[in-house]
Amino acid sequence: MKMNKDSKKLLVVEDDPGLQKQLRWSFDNCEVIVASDRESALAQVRRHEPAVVTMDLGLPPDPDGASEGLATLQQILALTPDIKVIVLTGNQNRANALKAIDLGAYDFHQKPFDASVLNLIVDRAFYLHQLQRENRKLLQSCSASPISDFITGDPNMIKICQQIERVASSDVTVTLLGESGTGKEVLAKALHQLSNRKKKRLIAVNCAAIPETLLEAELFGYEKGAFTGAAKQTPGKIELAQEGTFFLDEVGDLPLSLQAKLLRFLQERVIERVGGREEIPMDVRIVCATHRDLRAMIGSGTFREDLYYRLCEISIPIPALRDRVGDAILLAHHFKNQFYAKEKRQSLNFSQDALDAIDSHHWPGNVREIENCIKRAVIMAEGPQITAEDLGLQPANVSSQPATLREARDKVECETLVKALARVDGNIARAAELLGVTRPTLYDLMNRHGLK
Ligand SMILES: Nc1ncnc2c1ncn2[C@@H]1O[C@H](COP(=O)(O)OP(=O)(O)OP(=O)(O)O)[C@@H](O)[C@H]1O
Repeated sequence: MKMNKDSKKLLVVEDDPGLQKQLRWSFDNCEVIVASDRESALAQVRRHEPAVVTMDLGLPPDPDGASEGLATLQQILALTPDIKVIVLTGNQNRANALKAIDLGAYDFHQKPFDASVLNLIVDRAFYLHQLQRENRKLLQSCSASPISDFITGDPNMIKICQQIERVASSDVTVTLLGESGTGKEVLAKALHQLSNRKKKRLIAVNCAAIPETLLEAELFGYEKGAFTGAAKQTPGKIELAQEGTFFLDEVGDLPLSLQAKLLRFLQERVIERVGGREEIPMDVRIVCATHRDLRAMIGSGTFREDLYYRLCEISIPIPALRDRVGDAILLAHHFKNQFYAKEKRQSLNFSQDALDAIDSHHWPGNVREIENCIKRAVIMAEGPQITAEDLGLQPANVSSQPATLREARDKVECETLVKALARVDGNIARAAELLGVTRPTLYDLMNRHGLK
């Protein structure tokens, strides 16, 4: 990764004019900006947004201590959490150097400084900063989800989000099928938000959370005196969703007795309150969700087939998190950023073993599990890094860090050669033909991959 001098801005925070000059001369491959106290350092950070800072901890008014330096460090990091600060300390000052690292400094170097070593450290810091920036760009472009608060980069899931976008504006009944914690509720809300009904209400009822005896009154409402305790006329949840969207969550848990009543409502678009005679015409859009296998339930006689077809005018299967490529890490970054902003922590990143562990974990609880796991880790992590241990996850056996593109290509190339050679029983001319290369090229390739 080559960067030109102009793109490498280094801020030198140093109060001694002699050292300032010396440091300026030491870095001839970057643009050096200087500051001699906290105030000017912060002003320069705001103005130039340098990627790397070298900083003397002994700044005025505390040139012999480290209090001013550490305070400056904290403010710089609060302003730009990604900045790489290298702390310069006196020989006796190891404790303060470690304190600085604990606060989020990138590295430290002892005075009197060694220009060539310091240059190496600074270069590495620029490199890391650049990598992190590119990584973030990549993450942003990966998250191509058309539904703004639904994070995904998985091509299959993106297609599903696009389907949801498309059906949102129509009035068809949509049923979202998927494991618990896959985001069905988020998607149901998106269906409402993206529809023409968004100015009206979205009312949700979770069939699994309400006892069977109360569910009918909850859904359809009741008249005064309909049953003991029915003190006044009360509209049901469906009625409250008039002109809006009604979300029936865990519809697979709806008891058979109510399935008939729901079917009637879906067919005739009227409701009758419990104990009432009046038919109330309804204009609502219905969205359902369930983690149950409704077809299997039809087979076992616990779900009505006619209701199934009414509900699943369009059914959308939502894949489990483990089936979405790359999403676990994308979501981990998303939740980490969300929670760490709330916790007001300085700077917090995942260690390599944490990323490997996230990638290889099975996530049986899907997005909800990852959300809780990251929330806990942000609170538990002691330093500027979240480790696999903070996540409470098993470290991965093998690093799942992506191979370079070259490694990936090499692997596929080698496998293709082996397969082609096997298919033609080692006949070079025919293998070359099959692979669409000349014989000399094939020999070269075989040599490169050590194939005989
Ligand atoms: N792709 C996503 N991006 C960001 N947050 C998500 C995503 N998917 C789910 N979440 C969050 O994960 C949690 C669980 O999602 P949600 O409640 O929508 O799942 P569900 O499928 O309805 O689960 P259940 O069937 O158990 O009710 C919520 O806090 C939700 O905000």
